[in-house]
Amino acid sequence: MKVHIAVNGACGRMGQRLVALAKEDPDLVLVAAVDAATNPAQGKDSGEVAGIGPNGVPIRYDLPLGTRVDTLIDFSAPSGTMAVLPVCVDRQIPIVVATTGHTDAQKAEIEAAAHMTAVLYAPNMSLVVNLLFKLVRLTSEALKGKGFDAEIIERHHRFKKDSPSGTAVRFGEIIREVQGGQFVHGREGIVGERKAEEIGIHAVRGGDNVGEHTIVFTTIGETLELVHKGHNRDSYARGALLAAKHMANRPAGRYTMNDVLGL
Ligand SMILES: NC(=O)C1=CN([C@@H]2O[C@H](COP(=O)(O)OP(=O)(O)OC[C@H]3O[C@@H](n4cnc5c(N)ncnc54)[C@H](OP(=O)(O)O)[C@@H]3O)[C@@H](O)[C@H]2O)C=CC1
Ligand SMILES: O=C(O)C1=N[C@H](C(=O)O)C[C@H](O)C1
Repeated sequence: MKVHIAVNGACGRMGQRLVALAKEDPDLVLVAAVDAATNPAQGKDSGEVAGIGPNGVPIRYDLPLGTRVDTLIDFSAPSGTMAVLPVCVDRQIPIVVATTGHTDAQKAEIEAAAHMTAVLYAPNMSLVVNLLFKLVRLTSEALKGKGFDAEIIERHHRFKKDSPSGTAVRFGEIIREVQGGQFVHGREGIVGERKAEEIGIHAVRGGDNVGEHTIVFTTIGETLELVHKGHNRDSYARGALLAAKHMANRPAGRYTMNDVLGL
């Protein structure tokens, strides 16, 4: 049986790729394409918006009542997640939250929703980025207490609204979970010598970069860099569609991309 998906943020860069790739997948059917009420594409065909020709699913600002939705995928904005989350809870719809940039309070609400419906919340849907999360944990463990400084550099397109990226924050959290320490976001002025416990996070913005993350472990005499470079957005979109299939019909709970990807 096909998995019925809804996309929140359907007019965005990611939403358009989800609409396009879902159409190519024989196991999926797009049943709702949601975007901000203020988006100028409201009412237009979501396939037309995505540049794949009409698919008969109009852009709307809410989830249609009476339509079966097996999983909702959210690539929108923090306000978009918070608008759709209670609807998914009320209707017991599993939700894949791929949006980044939530406040701590919003993150807590998303986590709490997992007591009431199935929630997968991940800053990066790419298979190899999720593998890299594991490699960074392994490296942090191996180098703990051996005098290495950890710094994270992320690069993204000029249109990205949140900073640093959710993925960079997750890399930092992994290092901090293993080694302890505190985040330092960029440096300016006479900041003094670097403290051993600092975990530097640096955001570069420009052009059309779809996402690069470099995790630097450096000491006196040598440096190790772990690097991921996205070439286009489809690795994120394909991961999210896999997640949607994995989440359909799941009971309430907190799910991860490791569950989806078998990592
Ligand atoms: N987890 C992952 O693997 C990835 C996560 N992301 C994250 O996904 C999010 C979207 O990225 P991207 O597609 O590049 O961004 P875009 O800005 O291109 O798209 C976001 C879309 O969401 C819409 N939107 C804004 N507010 C709402 C709302 N309240 N309800 C519904 N829709 C809303 C926007 O409409 P409007 O333009 O009218 O405001 C826009 O169409 C970002 O947080 C990004 O960091 C991105 C790539 C990978
Ligand atoms: O906004 C983006 O483009 C991306 N956002 C995500 C993040 O903030 O980590 C994931 C990916 O890097 C692309």
